Amino acid sequence: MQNESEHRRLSVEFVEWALLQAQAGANPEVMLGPLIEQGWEEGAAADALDDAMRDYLQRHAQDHGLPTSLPVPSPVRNNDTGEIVLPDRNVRVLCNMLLPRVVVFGSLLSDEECAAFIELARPRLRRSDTLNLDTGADEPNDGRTSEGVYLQRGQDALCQRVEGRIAALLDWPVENGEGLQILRYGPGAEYKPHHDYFDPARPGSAKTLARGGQRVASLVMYLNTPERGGATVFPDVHFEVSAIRGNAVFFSYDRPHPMTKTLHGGAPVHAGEKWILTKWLRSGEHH
Ligand SMILES: O=C(O)CCC(=O)C(=O)O
Ligand SMILES: [Fe+2]
Repeated sequence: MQNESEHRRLSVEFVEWALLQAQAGANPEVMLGPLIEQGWEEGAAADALDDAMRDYLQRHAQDHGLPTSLPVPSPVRNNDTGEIVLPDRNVRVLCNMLLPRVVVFGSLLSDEECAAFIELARPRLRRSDTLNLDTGADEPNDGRTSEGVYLQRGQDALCQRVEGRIAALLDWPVENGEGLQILRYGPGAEYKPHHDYFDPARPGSAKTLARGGQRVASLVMYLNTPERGGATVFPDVHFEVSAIRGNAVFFSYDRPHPMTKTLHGGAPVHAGEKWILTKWLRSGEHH
């Protein structure tokens, strides 16, 4: 016999209340508790809550002329495994947040892989550019004082291995990934808060959007542990992730809009240097 609760619907008031809880960073148990008390089966309640919140946000977006939601990689569910077993590595889940959608991974890269990426980049570093969304040109930006190098997707065995691992971790096709980027921040360098998606309303976005669609997620992997500073910060929610060698922060944005609360930056390095490897994921095949 089917569980009767699978056919029940959540009231609009309950969904609005649940959204407020999610925005305040509440643990999903806070939302599920009252439903379970009313006799809902836990899995059915979690699914109903997910669906209702997604519907509510989609309707809210349409009513307010916001961009519609795109599918995004979704590496873990709430309160799921603390260790994801991939074909070539076990990766830890250290932290998992719904809004903004952020997951912190432990031990995604080995120390040897981190060192190899740094050695690959060191002789080829150039002052980082940023895409100017008004003109479509890549140019230096005062808010981004790092140096970096872009790698081609699949350019060598190391890139292929790590790209395959990321695709397995995120369940997102390798072809939808941009080439990896390595960045080095020296003492005092930073990347001021920004969004990684391309604002579709700006003229400079069209060219890059035509090559793989919108960016829908970012994975920032730490190649070393700075002596002090260099955290990845999410100012909308006063949250920061420490840069620790081998760990990574994932965040997704299902529409190119600040409502995703994915404003983020690389805070200034106070002592030592900071090296990261970034993978941006597109909605379509990137070429
Ligand atoms: O340096 C960081 O922690 C963030 C880097 C970043 O935002 C990016 O590469 O887009
Ligand atoms: Fe970024």
